[in-house]
Amino acid sequence: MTPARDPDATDRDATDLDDDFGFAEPSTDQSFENALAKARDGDRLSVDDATELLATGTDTEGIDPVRKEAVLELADRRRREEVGDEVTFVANLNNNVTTACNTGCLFCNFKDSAHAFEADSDADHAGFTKTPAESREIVEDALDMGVYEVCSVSGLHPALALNEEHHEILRSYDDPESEVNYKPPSAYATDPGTYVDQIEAMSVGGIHVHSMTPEEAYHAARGTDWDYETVYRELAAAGLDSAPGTAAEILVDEVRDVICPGKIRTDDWVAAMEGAMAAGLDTTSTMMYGHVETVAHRAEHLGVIRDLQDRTGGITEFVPLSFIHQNTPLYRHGVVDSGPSRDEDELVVAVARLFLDNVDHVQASWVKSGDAHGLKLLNCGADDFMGTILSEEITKRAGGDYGEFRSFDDYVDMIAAIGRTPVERSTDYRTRRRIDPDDGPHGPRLGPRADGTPMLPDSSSGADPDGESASADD
Ligand SMILES: C[S@@+](CC[C@H](N)C(=O)[O-])C[C@H]1O[C@@H](n2cnc3c(N)ncnc32)[C@H](O)[C@@H]1O
Ligand SMILES: Nc1c(NC[C@H](O)[C@H](O)[C@H](O)CO)[nH]c(=O)[nH]c1=O
Ligand SMILES: N[C@@H](Cc1ccc(O)cc1)C(=O)O
Ligand code: SF4
Repeated sequence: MTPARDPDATDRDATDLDDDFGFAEPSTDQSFENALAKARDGDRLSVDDATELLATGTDTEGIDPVRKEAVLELADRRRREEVGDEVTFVANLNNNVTTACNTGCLFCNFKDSAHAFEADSDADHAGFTKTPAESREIVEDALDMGVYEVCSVSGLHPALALNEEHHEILRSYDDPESEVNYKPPSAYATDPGTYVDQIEAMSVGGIHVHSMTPEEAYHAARGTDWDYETVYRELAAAGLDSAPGTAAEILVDEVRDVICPGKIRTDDWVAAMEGAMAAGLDTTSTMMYGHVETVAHRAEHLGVIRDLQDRTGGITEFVPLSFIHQNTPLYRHGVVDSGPSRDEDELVVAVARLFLDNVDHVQASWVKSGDAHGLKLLNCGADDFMGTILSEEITKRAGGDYGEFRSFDDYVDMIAAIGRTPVERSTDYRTRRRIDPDDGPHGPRLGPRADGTPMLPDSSSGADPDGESASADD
């Protein structure tokens, strides 16, 4: 077995590292039992309730296994009442446009210093930048395989601008590099085009384009007075269909100050999400947890998402992102000694299900957790199992080792094995197709060019041609 994380990490409690950052020790006026009773009665939970459930009581050290099971059981029951026994997944691909980024987030090993991408640089790097034409070709190939969605998140390449007008504005600064993180495309070996060019290139053949995180939207507006709605409207006109709610990390500024001081703050992230929804786009929501934060920070983060959803209603799902630590600056510099334990993964999914009473879907991730633990998370409150993705760079570069592709047959076998119903979904969950496990072999049918033929990853896509190999033993 090639574990994606240190098996010894299972005993770690998220509160172990509190003192290092001056974060307050989690404690509330609420009791675990009372919070559990509220969850059982279906009452709306407070942030303090969520803190107690995530900690299995702030009055005791570590995670109490009996209390944990009580939380998971309630969440599993709530999932069944709210969304039934279906487990959804989407036929999608990831297309990261560039790994060039100078933002310097300490949890991220996806990015490469943008200087290495300059035309006159002889620095070695393992990164890439794709032209719009290359992005289109990758999406076209995936469409032919039956794919429905392209999920595209990228580094904040200094030459990326929203459109030509944005290039002009950025060029007009006295010192564009230091004032607005801008260098012209001519400085680089490969020109990524503009954000509008990339979205137009990927918006082909009726595919659903899921792209432009709040951080990318900030980059697409830097140095201008454009608001987020204006930026997202321009992108929607170019073919953008929905926006990923990554860049959320932990939506508490004292945590962002430690792990991503170069990123937008919580208020700005919320403003970007509101801008996307005002422009008519659906969004997803995420939380990347298990690094320096406490359970109280996780609870506060869930509060930010629930408030946002109360105001907008445009969040289709919550995607917990379990921190993958091995190759990251946070781990290499000794700031953390692991990612979250499996107990913590289970509690995050369960408390998300119980607390986020206005978000229908909670995702389990085989990329982050592997197949076996991903299936376990589907019994802790989750009802979605991601997508076929074909290639994965973010988790892989951070040290994750659970592969980059799952076929429809893999999905059907896994979901049927836990007694649930496999369902192919659209990105927005509005279109679904129940799959009969006995009627294989299985392939996508919702994609614009899908005819039910089983998907095989193209070896040139960078995907593991034998997606099972990475997970066969987990
Ligand atoms: C790599 S960024 C790419 C998009 C864009 N640069 C941004 O930050 O929004 C996308 C997301 O990947 C997630 N991510 C990055 N490194 C990770 C890691 N080591 N473990 C888990 N998730 C990670 C973070 O939540 C991050 O917001
Ligand atoms: N959880 C991860 C995802 N999830 C994205 C989904 O596959 C899909 O794009 C979304 O549900 C919208 O339909 N993607 C990754 O690349 N890595 C993950 O860990
Ligand atoms: N989960 C995000 C997309 C995403 C998540 C994690 C990643 O590492 C990359 C992309 C979404 O569905 O909106
Ligand atoms: S998370 Fe995004 S913004 Fe931060 S360093 Fe990685 S690619 Fe850049």
